[in-house]
Amino acid sequence: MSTTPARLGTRRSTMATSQSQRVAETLTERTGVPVELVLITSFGDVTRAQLTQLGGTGVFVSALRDALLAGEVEFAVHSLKDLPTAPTDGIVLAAVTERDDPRDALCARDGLKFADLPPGSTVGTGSPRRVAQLAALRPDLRYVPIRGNAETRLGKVSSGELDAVVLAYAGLDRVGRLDDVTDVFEVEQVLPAPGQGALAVECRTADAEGALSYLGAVDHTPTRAAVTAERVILAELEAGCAAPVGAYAEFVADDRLRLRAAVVATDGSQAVRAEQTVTVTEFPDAVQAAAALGHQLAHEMIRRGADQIVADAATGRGEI
Ligand SMILES: NCc1[nH]cc(CCC(=O)O)c1CC(=O)O
Repeated sequence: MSTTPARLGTRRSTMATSQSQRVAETLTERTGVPVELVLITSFGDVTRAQLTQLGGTGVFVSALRDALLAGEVEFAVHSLKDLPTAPTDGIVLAAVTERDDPRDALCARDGLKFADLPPGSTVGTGSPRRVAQLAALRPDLRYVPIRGNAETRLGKVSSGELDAVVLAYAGLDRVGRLDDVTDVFEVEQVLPAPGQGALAVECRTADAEGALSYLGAVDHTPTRAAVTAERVILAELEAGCAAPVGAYAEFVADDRLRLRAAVVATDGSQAVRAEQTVTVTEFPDAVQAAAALGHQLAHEMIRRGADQIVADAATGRGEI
C-alpha cells in the first residue's frame, strides 16, 4: 500500500477540522490508509452577510467541491445538513457517517431552561427552521438573527448581548462546548434540520468505485437511509438549508424506518407536520425504502399546503 497520505479537504473552523479529524482517524483505523487534512477557505467563512440573505444553498460546500474537481484533495468532509440536495456533476456522496446526537440545544445565561426564559428574552439563531419552531412554542421571546461560528455565537451570551443562543448539540460537542448547554430540545419539540448530526464524505465520481472505494468503510447504512428520507422532503419542497423545514428519520425497529417532518411559518403561525413509517424489507434496500418514504410524506405535506409555507418564507427571507 502507498504511504502517500490521502488529502481530505475541510473547512477551517474548529467544528469542521474536529469532525474531519475524526473521520480521518476512523478511516485510517478501519482501512490503514493514512490521511492528511487540507484546510480550504469558503465564501461562507468570510462573508459578513446573513446566511439567509446569501440567496442560495451550499455556501460552505462549493469551495470544497472546487478543490475536489481541481484535484487538490482526494475527498472532502462536510456537515451533511449544509449539503445541497441537487447532485453536482462529477461528484458523489461516497459515505454518510453514523449520526451523532441530532437535537438542537439551548445555551442560555445563568443556566436557564427554555421554559424559564423571562418573556421578551433574546434568543439568537440564524436559522428560520429554529425561529419558526421556537416561536410556535414561545411566541413571547425575541428571536434575533446571528451568524458566525459556534464560539462567536456563544460569546454573545457570555458578553450579555443575548440571553440565549440555539445551536446543534453535535456541533457543540465537536467544539468542546457541551458545558454551555442549558437545555436540549427533544425532536418532538424542534425537529432538526435534514441531515443534522451526520457527516458527508464526497469524492470525484471517477474515483468512487476504484481508487477511493475504501471510503465505504466509514459509511453507515442506517444513517444513510435516514438522511435520504429527510433530504427527499427538502428536495420535494424545493427548500434549501435556510428554509423552515425540519425532518428527522430513525429506525424504530430493525426493519421499520419512521420519518417525521414539519414546515412551520417563520412567525410560528402556521404549520404542517406529518409522520409516516415504512417497512424497509418490502423494498430492494433500505435507501430505496427511505426515498419512497420521503416522497410519500412530502406529497402528503404538499397537499396540505407545506410548499406554500416554504414559498412565503422565501419571500420574507432575511427579515426575521
Ligand atoms: N450551518 C452550520 C452548521 N452546520 C452543521 C452544524 C452543526 C453540526 C451538524 O449538524 O452536524 C452547524 C452549526 C449549527 O447548526 O449549530
